[in-house]
Amino acid sequence: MSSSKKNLIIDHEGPFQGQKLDCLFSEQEIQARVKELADQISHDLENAKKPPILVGVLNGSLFFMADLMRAMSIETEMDFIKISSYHHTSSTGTVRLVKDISAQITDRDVLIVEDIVDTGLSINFLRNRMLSNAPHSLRVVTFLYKKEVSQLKKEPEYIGFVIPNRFVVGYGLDLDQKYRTLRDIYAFAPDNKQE
Ligand SMILES: O=P(O)(O)OC[C@H]1O[C@H](OP(=O)(O)OP(=O)(O)O)[C@H](O)[C@@H]1O
Ligand SMILES: Nc1nc2[nH]cnc2c(=O)[nH]1
Repeated sequence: MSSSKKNLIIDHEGPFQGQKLDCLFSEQEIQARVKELADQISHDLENAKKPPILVGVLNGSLFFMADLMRAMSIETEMDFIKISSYHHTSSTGTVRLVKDISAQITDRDVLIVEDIVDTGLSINFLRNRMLSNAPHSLRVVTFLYKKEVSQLKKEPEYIGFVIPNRFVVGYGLDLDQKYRTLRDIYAFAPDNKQE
């Protein structure tokens, strides 16, 4: 564990107040892994006929998307889709489309950019939705992957880190819209999910 790793204590009022979270990944570790992913994806997509379209999944992927795109060595275009399925720390089991992409993705190389795959419901939904528009290729990159709990129909092509089944915040990930701007990633104690 690097010396820059700290704990985080939840300070806002509510059911989680006072809880101590562990730092899972420091800013340095995050940025190093983003660069590795960017190099690998740039290499895999370097022969694309047109610039690949990166589709960021709002809100959580905002910082990962920005860091990844800027670290890539090939030209890319960006678009965003917004879905929602979480209440506090639990999936409702239903993915709701809040804002669709505006790009035409037919015959284009598309990369869905996610901050986290947990149950996998969001990515299952997004893959189906994108494939219905016949892209030339469709890939998924997720920065975090709760492999042991996900019910993905198809594994993400690119994974930042496989993590245990603990609720995490920071680097875009929120708890009731808070903590997204933290530069490190923090995890609740195991089995600490609450409705
Ligand atoms: O694999 P799943 O269980 O579907 O979870 C993953 C999704 O959950 C989060 O989104 P959320 O609905 O919390 O919205 P947000 O990105 O705006 O925080 C995250 O950004 C993923 O899109
Ligand atoms: N903030 C946050 N959002 C999620 N969405 C799905 N899993 C998670 C998680 O562990 N943390």
